[in-house]
Amino acid sequence: GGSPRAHSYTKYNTWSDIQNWMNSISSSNPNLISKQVIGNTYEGRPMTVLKLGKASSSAKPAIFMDCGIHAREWISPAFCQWFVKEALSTYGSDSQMTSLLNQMDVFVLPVFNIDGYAYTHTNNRMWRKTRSSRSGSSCVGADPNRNFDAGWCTLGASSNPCSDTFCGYSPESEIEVKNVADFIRRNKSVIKAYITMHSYSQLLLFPYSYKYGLAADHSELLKVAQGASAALQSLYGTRYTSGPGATTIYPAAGGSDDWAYDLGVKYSYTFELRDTGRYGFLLPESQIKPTCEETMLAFKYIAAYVQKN
Ligand SMILES: O=C(O)[C@H](Cc1ccccc1)CC(O)(O)C[N+](=O)[O-]
Ligand SMILES: [Zn+2]
Repeated sequence: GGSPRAHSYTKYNTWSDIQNWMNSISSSNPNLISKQVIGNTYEGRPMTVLKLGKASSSAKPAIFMDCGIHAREWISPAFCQWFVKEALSTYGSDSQMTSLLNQMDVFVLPVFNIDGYAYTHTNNRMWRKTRSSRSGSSCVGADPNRNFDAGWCTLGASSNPCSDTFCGYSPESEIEVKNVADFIRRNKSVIKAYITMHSYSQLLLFPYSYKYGLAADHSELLKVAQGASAALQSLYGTRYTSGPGATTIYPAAGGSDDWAYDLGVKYSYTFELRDTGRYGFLLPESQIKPTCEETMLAFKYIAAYVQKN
């Protein structure tokens, strides 16, 4: 772990290695990358956002991407690490990445649910939630993707603290969710797109999940999602389905994408990365590289569209 050169982008890294990598890569190129801690997790780990983009004295329009909101979805943080490496290594040579980082900033939160991610490495590979606990409850954690203030706990979520889709005791009761929501609210005037990486199912979802009604921007969001899915499929033939969350996977309230969209971030997407169930959350490390390469094409498609609109 540690120095960007020694860091493996084709293995599932521990939180400790990711933290060391973030510290070294964010000081490797001060013109293109910086880091900021947006708050601590329940167990006190620093939630670290990497800001990529040509340093500018004035605020630039931005994209916000988070990975690892669900602890067991290991391919997600792997993609955020891959993205940062690709952005820094192709800036100056890849014309689209160069244009993107010159004109926009990309905020990357490589691990949203750090406590849960660490717990999947030490105790329970299939853990999903945060690791918060409250006196009087025998069960730990809430589902951070049910804890956002978007139709909170109305459907597709549970008010049972022992459920894997426990919505929490109130919207943003999970400190990790509050830290991210506060950051996005602070920067909402510049954030044009919100992208959150999950696995698995090979889906490109957009609002709404908390209701069956179509979003005001449904046709545009669908058009961009279909273009991004086609770009992704062009590399290895991996097939994605695009659509609103409620009808494409299942109805579920409290999701981060619905919350960002209702805040005014129009281009709000949830990726469900590989695969479709053969390995599920346990995607082999041999698939990290192809998954990240194809997903880069989808991200760049969306980013290019956002840049132009
Ligand atoms: O249940 C979830 O939070 C996501 C689906 C989703 C995505 C966006 C908003 C609400 C729900 C599915 C997943 O990534 O957790 C994968 N899974 O449950 O297997
Ligand atoms: Zn998930």
